Parts: sequence; C-alpha cells; structure tokens
Amino acid sequence: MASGAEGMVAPPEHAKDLFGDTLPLVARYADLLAHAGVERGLIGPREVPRLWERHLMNCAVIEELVPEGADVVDIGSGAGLPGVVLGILRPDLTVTLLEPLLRRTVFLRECIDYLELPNVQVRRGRAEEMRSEVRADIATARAVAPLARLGVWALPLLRKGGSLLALKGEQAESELEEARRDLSAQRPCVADVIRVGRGKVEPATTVVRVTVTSESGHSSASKARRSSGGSRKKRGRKR
Ligand SMILES: C[S@@+](CC[C@H](N)C(=O)[O-])C[C@H]1O[C@@H](n2cnc3c(N)ncnc32)[C@H](O)[C@@H]1O
Repeated sequence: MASGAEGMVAPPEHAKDLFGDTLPLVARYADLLAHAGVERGLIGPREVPRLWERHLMNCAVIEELVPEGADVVDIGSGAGLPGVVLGILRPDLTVTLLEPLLRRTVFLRECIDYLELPNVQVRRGRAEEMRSEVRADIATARAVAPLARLGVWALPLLRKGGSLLALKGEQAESELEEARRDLSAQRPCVADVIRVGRGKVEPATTVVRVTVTSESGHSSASKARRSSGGSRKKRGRKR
C-alpha cells in the first residue's frame, strides 16, 4: 500500500520515549494516515498537524492498562485508532479491529498488510452482532458511542475480569455516573475513571475502565426479574 504522497509527518522529539524501537513503524502508520487516510476520507485533513500528539500518542498511553498477552477488540476502529497503535507497540497482544463500514475495513486490511502486523486482524461487523463470535480480555473504543450504549455493545464481548477501556473527554466522570445503572444492568461490573500518560501526553488521556465481575451476561438483579416473570412493572401489577 503506497502512502499516496511525498513527505513524512515528523514525530515530535519525545515520541521516542513512548514508542522506543517501534517508532519507525508508528511513523509509517502516521504517514499512511496523513496521505492515504486523508485522501480516502478516513481522517480529516485538519488532523494531520496534530496526528502525533492528539491521536497516536494519546492512544499509545493506554497500553499500560492492557495486561500481557491479552486478546483485544477495538470497537469502531475507523482508521485504526487505538487498535493499530496497540498492535504495533505490543506484539504480545492479539488485536481485532472491529469495524462495520466496508470502506474502512478495506483500508484497515491494507494497512496491516503494509505494516506487516501478524498480531492484528480485521473483522467487519457491528459490536452488538458479535456476541457469539468475539471473546476478549480488553475492549477498546475511542469516539464511538456514549458510554451507556458502548456498555451494551462491549460488555457481552468480554471474559470475566475483562475490561472495556473507553477513551473519553473531560466529562468522563459525569458520563460514567449517568451510565452506571445501564452498565450494571448489562453485566455485573465495577467502573472508574483513570488518567494515563501524565508527563508523556498533554493533556493526559482520560479512560473510563469498566471491568466485568461475572461470567454470564446479565446482572443478578435483571436475572431475578426475568426468573420471576419479567419486569418490575409486571410484578407490581400482579400484587
Ligand atoms: C468517529 S469514528 C472513530 C474511529 C476511531 N476509533 C478513532 O478514534 O479515530 C467511529 C467509528 O465507529 C464505528 N461504529 C459505529 N457503530 C458501530 C457499532 N455498532 N459497532 C462497531 N463500530 C461501530 C463507525 O463505523 C466509525 O468507524
């Protein structure tokens, strides 16, 4: 896959601290995004000057939240963020880029061939349709959906003890508070907001981490409702 134009998007000085030996490969990916990615409408041209700081480095710092050897599914991968960055940085991970749009999956497949990433694969589909097909330790998502909806899509894809890592903005705390009920109705879980990459990226990356605490798909409250004949409303009417 040719990047489609001349000239590299030079990494900032401190990118070497974050990416180490993988920096040349991340630079190839940056080049691809800045040229073919823009030409094919996967990334806005205004993002090019801030590709490193706002996109690649901002995604890379979540790596510290991903356990060794994990199966990762990147929901709504788009042009590959954060999944491709994690795949480059961490060859120990098995990364699935999950994306429903054909045009984007074509780009992603060409991208992983071009970068020669044997630990990264692409699947075309919607997260909510993958419940019987995907089991992961970590689900990542950036700029995909509000947290409550993301929980409905992501939590069924996780193994017990697995986590959704949702990259969010400054309103992460209030978004989490609003979504807590929906998240635990989907699956028993604990959730917190973490800021990662302090001193490496400015501002630090805000992540909502939701960790599932049971094997099965539904919380005990919703199970109890189902086994006693449905919703709270119905029970109320019977009495
Ligand atoms: C705004 S883009 C973000 C892309 C990338 N994560 C990033 O940060 O640049 C949102 C992506 O989510 C995908 N998407 C939308 N609904 C989805 C669903 N139900 N399951 C998986 N992906 C979905 C879209 O096709 C799109 O590529």
